[in-house]
Amino acid sequence: MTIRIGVIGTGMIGEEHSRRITKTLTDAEIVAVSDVNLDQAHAMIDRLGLDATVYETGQALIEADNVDAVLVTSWGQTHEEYVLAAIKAGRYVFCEKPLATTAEGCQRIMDAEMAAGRRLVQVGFMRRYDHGYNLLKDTMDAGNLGQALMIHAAHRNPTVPERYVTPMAIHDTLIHELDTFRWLLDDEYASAQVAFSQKTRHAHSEVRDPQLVLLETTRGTRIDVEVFVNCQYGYDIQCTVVGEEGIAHLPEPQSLTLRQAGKRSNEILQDWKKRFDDAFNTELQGFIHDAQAGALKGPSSWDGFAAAVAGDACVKAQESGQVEPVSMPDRPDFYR
Ligand SMILES: NC(=O)c1ccc[n+]([C@@H]2O[C@H](COP(=O)([O-])OP(=O)(O)OC[C@H]3O[C@@H](n4cnc5c(N)ncnc54)[C@H](O)[C@@H]3O)[C@@H](O)[C@H]2O)c1
Ligand SMILES: O[C@H]1[C@H](O)[C@@H](O)[C@H](O)[C@@H](O)[C@H]1O
Repeated sequence: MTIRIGVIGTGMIGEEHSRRITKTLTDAEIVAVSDVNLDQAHAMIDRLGLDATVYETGQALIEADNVDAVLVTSWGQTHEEYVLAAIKAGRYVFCEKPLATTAEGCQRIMDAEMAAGRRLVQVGFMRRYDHGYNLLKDTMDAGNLGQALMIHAAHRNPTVPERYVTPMAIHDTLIHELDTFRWLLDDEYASAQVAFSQKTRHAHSEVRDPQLVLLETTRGTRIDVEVFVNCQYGYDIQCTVVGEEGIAHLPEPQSLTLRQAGKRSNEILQDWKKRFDDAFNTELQGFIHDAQAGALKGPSSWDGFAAAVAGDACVKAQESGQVEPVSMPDRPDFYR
């Protein structure tokens, strides 16, 4: 059975995912789209040549009879209401990160999903499907590095839009690392601290940038992440795991080495699209096949919640300048 998908939010990633579902992946089609900016929804349909209905509201799209699954790719603060509505309507839902911008919001989603009695939600934590991160995970799981003592990481974007404000450095950007490191380490966070450097002149007035996030896990692994969202030069994701028996670096994206005019150079990517293209394909194809089979297996609402609990502590730490505890409740049996 082809999974009929409705897309809420036809901006950058809404269009990227719609394109990959239409042109690259199998077993799904886009039948419905919606965006607060209706012109944008129509423009996307035209660009991709889709045979899909444009709905004036996300709610109407979710309730449409011919929609089996919903893709939520609108702005982060709007995700919760759409995911809750999709659960209520019994639709599978793939929600881009963050699941909700606070742990409280994620808790409401888990409560609704548990009440529905089956897993309906997958969160777009695509780094779990990235080849390089899987190489890191495999070597750590095989015990090749011994105990993981520290992780040094950096998350750099060339620029961010005007609507990007300081807490988004956590729930829009760092949220990737918050999920990735608990997955890599199979551990949860115990505390978080944030320190700001001198502000870059390239950041607009509502965002303090760059910043350093220091996390500690329950087993005592220390993690530092530089979040720098106006670095200008490119989209650059770095990760080094320091273990008792060795050190492993996340591979750089493959690129041509050019020797020319007295210089040796490699291109640096400018955004997330190419950097994680393969990972996006694998995660979404998995979602489609799992929805067909009636059993979702990808990152769950619990994973969205766990990242948000740590995210809340980081946002608090941005304001307080103190070390903030992260306290994770027990995982409900439903999510084991
Ligand atoms: N996994 C990743 O690496 C990745 C990459 C990019 C974006 N994202 C996530 O995807 C989401 C969208 O990001 P984007 O970069 O495409 O942003 P964008 O601004 O390009 O697109 C968002 C779209 O949502 C629409 N929108 C806003 N509020 C809405 C509402 N209430 N109802 C319906 N539509 C609404 C906007 O009009 C816009 O067209 C964000 O949550 C972002 O964090 C994830
Ligand atoms: O929505 C985007 C996306 O998730 C990117 O992967 C991240 O680097 C950006 O900081 C974020 O704004």
